[in-house]
Amino acid sequence: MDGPDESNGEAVPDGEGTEPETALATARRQLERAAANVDVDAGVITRLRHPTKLQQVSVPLRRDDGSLEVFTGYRAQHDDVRGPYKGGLRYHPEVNADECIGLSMWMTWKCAVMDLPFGGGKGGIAVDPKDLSEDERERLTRRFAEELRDVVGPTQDVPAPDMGTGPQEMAWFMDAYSMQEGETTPGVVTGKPPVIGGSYGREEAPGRSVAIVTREAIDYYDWDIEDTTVAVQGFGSVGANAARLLDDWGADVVAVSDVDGAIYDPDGLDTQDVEGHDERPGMVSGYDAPETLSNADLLELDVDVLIPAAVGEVITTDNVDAIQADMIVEGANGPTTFAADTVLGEKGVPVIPDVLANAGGVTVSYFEWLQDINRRKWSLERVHEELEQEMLEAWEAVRTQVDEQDLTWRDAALTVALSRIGNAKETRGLWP
Ligand SMILES: NC(=O)C1=CN([C@@H]2O[C@H](COP(=O)(O)OP(=O)(O)OC[C@H]3O[C@@H](n4cnc5c(N)ncnc54)[C@H](OP(=O)(O)O)[C@@H]3O)[C@@H](O)[C@H]2O)C=CC1
Ligand SMILES: O=C(O)CCC(=O)C(=O)O
Repeated sequence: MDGPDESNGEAVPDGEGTEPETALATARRQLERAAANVDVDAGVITRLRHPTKLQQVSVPLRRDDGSLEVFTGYRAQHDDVRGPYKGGLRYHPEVNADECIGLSMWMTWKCAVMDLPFGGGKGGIAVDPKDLSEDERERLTRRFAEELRDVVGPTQDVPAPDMGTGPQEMAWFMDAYSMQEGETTPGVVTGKPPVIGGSYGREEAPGRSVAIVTREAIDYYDWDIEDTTVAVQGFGSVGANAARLLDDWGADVVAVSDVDGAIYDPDGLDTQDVEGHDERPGMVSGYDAPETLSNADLLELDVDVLIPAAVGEVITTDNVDAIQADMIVEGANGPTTFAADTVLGEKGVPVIPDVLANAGGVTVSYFEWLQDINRRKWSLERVHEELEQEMLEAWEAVRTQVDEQDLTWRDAALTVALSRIGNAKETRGLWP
């Protein structure tokens, strides 16, 4: 069904202090703040507060014990003026319509910051994948693909992995969609295993871009990476890859975490030795490290760079005053609420936003989509080179706005995105 009024409408209040710190509320307030810096028609900004479409589906699952359970799935399609909707599918108990809409708005900005020919989408199922067997995950994913068949497609909406999903889910999704279409359609999703049209380097790409952007920011502020301490919350696709690359490049990664807690070594952890979420979920907190901490304590460590790379809304008004990091690089989507972001801005703590920092994922997804529709395969070296190039170009576009307009990194990134989106709408003549 199409979206309920409370999601497509104005249910999110704008009043200071009374607003829930949800992904949608945060995305809308970020949009309004950034809109003041760009010469874009006010009607376009009003339109961008809402998704084009919200699909909600029931996903029945026959459990291994024979019982039937029905889960709720969503796909929010925010804006496609620059190209097909693009964005991940998340399996997490807290997935809901508003979260998907907020995340899909960030995908629109992310694709525009990277100048990719895509718009923004996001979806998922409200389920804890750890409660499912592999067979159950396969049946759930195949059924989800069947339910979404009319709204996805290589030129319409191209899903990808997000939290709780990975290459295997994308493989099942692609297979189920292809069976319905009667032809193998690798371009319907990205983040697949390379053997069926996935791109080399996609899995580590968001973590790689987090590391590249952190390296550029360290350079921008005239720090030395060899003297930089880093704490990373979440050790999955994004967190583990970012931590290991920064470790390789000389930084001291002193703390990493999984859902159960953090490990800490003030002299720097050997991040290659710590098993990540994909290798063995839940193993980080079981690692033999000098000290253990809670996830809350990790966020408040006195480090140079804090990289929240797990769930959203972890830096809030409740803990922002206790944050000691000199810089925050957002590996997760939406880890900082609007109110906390404002406090950090007032304190002069740079926050390198998600829509730039973790954009390596969707950028290599774009490379994968190009490889699929052209039936070509790129080498890992080529993927790394082109990703580095794309990240440096996006960094430069955002940095220019920071320096020329004296903006925060987030406002600068959104300014770049909104001018490109506004321009595209004006040029196409698609007025709201
Ligand atoms: N995958 C992708 O392509 C991209 C993902 N992102 C964003 O990055 C973030 C992480 O995604 P991804 O790395 O894919 O996810 P994964 O599922 O691969 O890993 C998530 C990690 O976070 C930990 N975690 C889960 N819940 C919590 C919690 N409440 N507190 C602390 N740690 C927790 C998990 O621990 P455990 O192992 O114990 O479960 C795991 O280490 C999300 O915000 C996602 O939207 C952004 C761009 C691209
Ligand atoms: O690779 C993609 O298409 C999207 C990845 C994603 O969901 C994200 O960047 O948040």
